[in-house]
This record gives sequence, structure tokens and C-alpha cells, in this order.
Amino acid sequence: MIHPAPTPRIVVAVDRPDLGQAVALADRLDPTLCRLKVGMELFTAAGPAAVEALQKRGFEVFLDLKFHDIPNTVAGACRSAAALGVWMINVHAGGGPRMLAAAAEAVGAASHRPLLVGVTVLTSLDQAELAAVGVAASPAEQVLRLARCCADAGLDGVVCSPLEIAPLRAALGSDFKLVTPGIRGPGDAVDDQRRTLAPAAALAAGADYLVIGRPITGAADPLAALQAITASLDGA
Ligand SMILES: O=c1ccn([C@@H]2O[C@H](COP(=O)(O)O)[C@@H](O)[C@H]2O)c(=O)[nH]1
Repeated sequence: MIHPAPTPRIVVAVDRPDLGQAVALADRLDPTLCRLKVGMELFTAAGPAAVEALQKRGFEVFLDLKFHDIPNTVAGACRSAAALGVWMINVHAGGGPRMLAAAAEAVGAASHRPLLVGVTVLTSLDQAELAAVGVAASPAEQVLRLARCCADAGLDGVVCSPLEIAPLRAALGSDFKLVTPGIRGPGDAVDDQRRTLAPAAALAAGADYLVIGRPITGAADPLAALQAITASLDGA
């Protein structure tokens, strides 16, 4: 019996300053092993052409622009993003229930419906920095609060750190998508991330998708790094 290729769980963050460098990186990766994430650095430099170039190479694209504005503006941005034919888009959960509902409604009405997830507490934030911006709750408490807002508004899931997966799964069930950046193996530089976990541990905890940038894109051989992480997920 032929088994279909499993859906890639790894989303590689193509944080590159221009289209040429983004395409060069994509050409050193493999769409059967990963999806790609286009974030604000690349999209600001190259726009929709970046999405199109990566899609043409066979990659599904997570457009990570973290929309955060008044409901009407975010709804329009979500419509424009959906029209690019991307696999997933996101908004900041902190935009509030009405903004989240407007985003969900806009995506629901689109002819191509991407997954819509809400960014909870950035994985670069720890308890002290969260307190500095006026949030007294722990990161885990705040993530859960924002994730409930996302679920209530009809979003498909959230972006969270892999450390918060267990309480989110318990509260929001198995269909709610958990997308986790902050992925670092024991030998990796932590960089600016603060709430991190290794790839296999994140998957075993129940993450749906692992967003990984520098541990792959900063490697001398990005494909070898991707293959090694993919192999480490086997059985997780
Ligand atoms: O909370 C968040 C939300 C988004 N990101 C993005 O994920 C990647 C992570 O890259 P690394 O190089 O693996 O740190 C990056 O594009 C961020 O913008 C996040 O890290 N945390």
C-alpha cells in the first residue's frame, strides 16, 4: 500500500531582506519537508512577488504579517492576504474580540480560505518584559486568555510558545491549531527568543506546526539542518 507523504509540520521562516536571497534559500529547501513563512522583513521588501515566487517553487506559504489595527482595517488586510492564495495568515490576538471576529468573517467570506491564527504572547517575551508593558499575568495565563478570545471569535488556532501547549490543548481541544515558534534544540543559540523548546519535545507536547528560522536558515547547509530536524521528529 502506498502511504501519502505526511503533511510537513515544519514551517521555515524565510527572514531575508530581498527576493533574491529568499529564492536562493527556498532553492536549498524541499517542499515535501516544509512550508515557508513570509514575514514582515521579506514582505516589506518584496511584497506579493515573494509569496508568488515561493508558491511557484511548490511551497505552501504562511503569511506572517501579524495584523493589528481597528476591525475594518484588519478585515480588509485579511481579504487582501487571502487573495494571495496563502495557506495561513495571522492577526494579533491583542487587537480584541471585535477585531478578531472581523478577521474571521473576512477570511470566511474569501473564495480561497486560508487558516487564520491569532498571535498570543510573542515567544521573545518573558514574565518581566510582559510586566513592563502592563500585563501582570504570567505568559501562560495571558496566552490562555488570548487563545480563548481567538477560539470564541472563530479563529482556527493560535501562535504560542511550545511551553504553553498542554494548557491550551486541555482548554481548547484537539482541532484548535497550535503554531509554535521559539523552537530551539540543545545546541542552538537562543538568540532573541525567551520561551523555547526543542523540536521533538514541541511536537510530542502537541504542537501542530513548528516555525523554525535561524536553526535552519543560518546553517551552512539548510537542507541538511531541515532533514536532521525532520528525522528527530520521527516517533515524537
Ligand atoms: O511569537 C512569535 C511569533 C512569530 N515569530 C516568528 O517566528 C520566526 C522564528 O524565527 P527563529 O529564527 O527560529 O527565531 C520569526 O520569523 C519570528 O518573526 C516568533 O518567533 N515568535
